[in-house]
Amino acid sequence: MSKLRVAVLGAKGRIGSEAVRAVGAAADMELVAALGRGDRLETLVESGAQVAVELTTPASVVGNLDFCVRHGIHAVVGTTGWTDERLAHLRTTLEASPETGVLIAPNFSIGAVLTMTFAAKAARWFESVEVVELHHPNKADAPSGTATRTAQLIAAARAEAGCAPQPDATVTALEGARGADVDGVPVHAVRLRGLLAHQEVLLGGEGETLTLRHDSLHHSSFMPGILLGVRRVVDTPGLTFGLENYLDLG
Ligand SMILES: NC(=O)C1=CN([C@@H]2O[C@H](COP(=O)(O)OP(=O)(O)OC[C@H]3O[C@@H](n4cnc5c(N)ncnc54)[C@H](OP(=O)(O)O)[C@@H]3O)[C@@H](O)[C@H]2O)C=CC1
Ligand SMILES: O=C(O)C1=N[C@H](C(=O)O)C[C@H](O)C1
Repeated sequence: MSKLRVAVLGAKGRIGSEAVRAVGAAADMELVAALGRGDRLETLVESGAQVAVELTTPASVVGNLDFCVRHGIHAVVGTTGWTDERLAHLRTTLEASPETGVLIAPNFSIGAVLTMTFAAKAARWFESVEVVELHHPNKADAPSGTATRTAQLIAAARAEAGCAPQPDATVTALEGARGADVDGVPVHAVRLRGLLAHQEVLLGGEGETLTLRHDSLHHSSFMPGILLGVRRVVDTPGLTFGLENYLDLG
């Protein structure tokens, strides 16, 4: 069987360099290009890449994906910064290339995906829910893509179940003290040397709390999800948002 021809964008970055190693070590894949900032995107076409793994920055990702989709190159995207407007633009771009698949995964680690799923399941049963994400201090964006997605899933589950707004008697607060409001769910971002990527979902009800915590201790935690994404995206046209859609979680 022929190997999947894979390129990595953001190949010198923290996660991109790990992805270069993981793709290079996968028996069913061939690393055909490893691009950094300033490298020509045409290399993707010249190298015959079938899938581009996009791990750059929110400022670069949209342009990179436009190029990939226009050239029929499937994409597995970990880069953060996705707004409704950006997703609408991507969907429009994909309409002109209906065979092409794009997976955007706010988090490639299986544990983080499960945490999001469990949090969404639990959210309707508790009066209060807050999200705390904790990352290394070199991270450019806050809150994390994972925390934003977690809060959105929680909010959607609560809305569907008809939950009342969360209790919160705060009248005066220093700006930021109650975190960022993501669809009514407070999200708090910690940046601390020594950390990599961590998240807690705190749920509170009458006389009880439930804490869901996930820790990524090394960038290797994201690799099985990236490799799974590469294998599945070639047979999954259109936009898929969230690795959970590839995990058959039931
Ligand atoms: N979904 C997931 O599971 C994960 C997602 N991420 C996300 O991935 C992104 C990257 O994170 P991280 O590796 O920590 O960040 P880094 O800053 O370490 O890496 C980003 C790399 O992309 C390069 N780059 C910037 N623009 C381009 C471009 N147009 N073409 C090619 N390369 C480019 C940067 O170059 P230069 O340094 O010169 O700017 C840098 O080497 C972030 O959005 C992060 O949140 C991270 C971990 C897991
Ligand atoms: O920048 C990071 O490191 C990470 N970014 C992603 C995010 O913003 O959710 C995924 C993970 O948390 C690591």
